[in-house]
This record gives sequence, C-alpha cells and structure tokens, in this order.
Amino acid sequence: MSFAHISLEAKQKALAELTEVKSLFASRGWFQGTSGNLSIRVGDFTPEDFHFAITASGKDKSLSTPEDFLFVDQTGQPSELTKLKPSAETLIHCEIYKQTGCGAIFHVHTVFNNLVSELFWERKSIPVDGVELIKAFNIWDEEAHIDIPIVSNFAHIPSIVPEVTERLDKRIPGIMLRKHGIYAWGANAFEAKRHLEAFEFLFEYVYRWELLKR
Ligand SMILES: CSC[C@@H](O)[C@@H](O)C(=O)COP(=O)(O)O
Ligand SMILES: [Zn+2]
Repeated sequence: MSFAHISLEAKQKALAELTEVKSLFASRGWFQGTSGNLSIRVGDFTPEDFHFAITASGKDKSLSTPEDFLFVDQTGQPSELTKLKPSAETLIHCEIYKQTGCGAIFHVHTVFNNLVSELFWERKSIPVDGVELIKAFNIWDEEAHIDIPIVSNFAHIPSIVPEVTERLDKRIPGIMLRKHGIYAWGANAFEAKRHLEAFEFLFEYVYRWELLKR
C-alpha cells in the first residue's frame, strides 16, 4: 500500500521519536542480544493512511544506523521498496494497533518480565495490588488491583495473534508473552514509554514481593 501521500514531516517525526526511545532503552539494557522492537504509527486507520514505522529485524538495537527502521502497512508489508526486513513480530504490532487504536507500541525482553510471566503462567495473568504506579495506566482507584494478561509464546508468530486478540484487556495497556517479553502501548510515544516503564517497575516489585513473602 503506497504511502507517498503521508507527509514527510509526520514520517520524520516518527523516525526521530523512535531513534530517541531506542537509544534510551538500549542504555538501560532493554535490547539484549538484538531482542525487542519498537513502532510508531503515522496516518489514521483507513487502509491507505494506516502505516507505522518499525524497527528492522535482527539489528543491534544499541547502535544507530540509517537502516534501523522501515515503514509497513496494516498487513505488516513494507510501505516502500526496501531491502530491510520488518521485525519478525510485526504481526503482533498490527493486531495491537487494530484492537486498541493506539499510536505507539514498545516491546522489550527483561529478566524481571520473563520471571513473572513464568511465576504466574498458571493463572495466565500477573496480579498487582495497590501499587502507586498503577496510576501510570490512568487507573486512579484507591488500592487498585490489576491483572496483566500473559499469552503463550509460540515460535510461529501468527499463532500468537489470536491469543493476543482474545486476552487483550482494554483497561491494561500491555500484554506479556510467556518467558519472552512485554508489549506496552499508548496513544503516542510519550504514553507508551510511561506505560512500559510502569510495567517494568511493577514486574520487579511483584517479583521481589513474592520472594519476601516466602
Ligand atoms: C534474538 S531474540 C529476540 C527475537 O526472537 C524477538 O523476540 C525480538 O524481540 C526481536 O526480533 P526482531 O525481529 O529483531 O524484532
Ligand atoms: Zn520479542
């Protein structure tokens, strides 16, 4: 799907934001072994206008090069002729955009998110009780309780998509893949980053609290 009609300014803004977030997350050790992927939407949700910039697959995400990102359409196919391959997990981004109408999606693998996804795999969600940072998700209840959904991690990415569709909770801007990593999203890059940071704080808190209780 051609995207020549989408303004250069919008494309450059998405790429500049991705570059900044990628370098910040890399400095935190959030892209170990080329893991993780990031995307930002440009255009709205009509088939002609829906495109997003996403990290190219398998790159060392701690480096900044002219080949770090490419644009794809709503089916995850490159929007322009390019030799770059979109992230292997592009279809998960496509589905999250479709389900939530969000503007940015950030995915990272960390030791804490992997540990809690396995710790709570049997209940298929990570429970968090009354921690202040739940407010980062715009949930303001006193002593709020949330459950962050965990889905299976199949090697075949298209097989993960139906479970994402089924388990995604519109109140919670994130979903965990078992022993893999978190996908967090938001209306824009600022919000997706706030959500991702809150998730990672909560995962470490939950893990440490579980150990203290035992
Ligand atoms: C090399 S381990 C990580 C990958 O298997 C995958 O889960 C990941 O997050 C990065 O894949 P990518 O295709 O670079 O977006
Ligand atoms: Zn991954």
